[in-house]
Amino acid sequence: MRIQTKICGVSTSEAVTASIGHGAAWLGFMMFAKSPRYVTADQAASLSAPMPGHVGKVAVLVDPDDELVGRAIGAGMKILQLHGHESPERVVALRRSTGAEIWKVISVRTAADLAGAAAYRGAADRILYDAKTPDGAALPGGMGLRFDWNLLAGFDHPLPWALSGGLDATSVAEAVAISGASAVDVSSGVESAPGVKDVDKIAAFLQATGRL
Ligand SMILES: O=C(O)c1ccccc1NCC(=O)[C@H](O)[C@H](O)COP(=O)(O)O
Repeated sequence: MRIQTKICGVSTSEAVTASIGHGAAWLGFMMFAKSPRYVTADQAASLSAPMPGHVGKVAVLVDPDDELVGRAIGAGMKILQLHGHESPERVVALRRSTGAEIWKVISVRTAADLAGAAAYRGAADRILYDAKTPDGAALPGGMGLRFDWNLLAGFDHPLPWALSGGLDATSVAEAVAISGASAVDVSSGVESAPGVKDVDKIAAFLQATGRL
């Protein structure tokens, strides 16, 4: 079974085209203004317009207010990836009000962090495990940091899930083998500089997941 792959933080049509051409399952559009990958709702709409229906359009949001959620949905996003401190109740409300699929990010540094996932059973559609960034970091994700993939081995997952955090074309096979992931997400690992996607790295990453 091919590992499903999300290329996150795409902001150019070249990155969109390369990701789709090499088999990405989802593309993430970063709608958090402090991110080097930030795109406006209008940019997300025009970048994602040519995407075929089988490739999921994901808005990446951090504690969004209803107005921003509305702009993401208006831009055609079908999945909301919530990367902040959104409670299970907020997730339920957003799922109900938008009809979108919801991915809740669980930031992981230690085994204790995984316990937070269970609260989203019945609320979210998928958990995205990502590396917890350092206290005081500018961003809650997209920093190329890893966590210990062994933490996920044998874990009783409450929902479908994906692995994220510090992956690249050379590490993803080991990450999948250790964690048991069937879906992965990458951002920095397919960039030449923060926010600058590299089409050759996108191709290499998707070829690597395609071999698994
Ligand atoms: O990528 C960002 O700039 C970002 C900013 C704020 C919240 C989330 C962000 N990224 C979310 C993602 O899904 C990334 O792909 C994920 O954190 C993994 O990033 P990386 O370790 O760089 O591959």
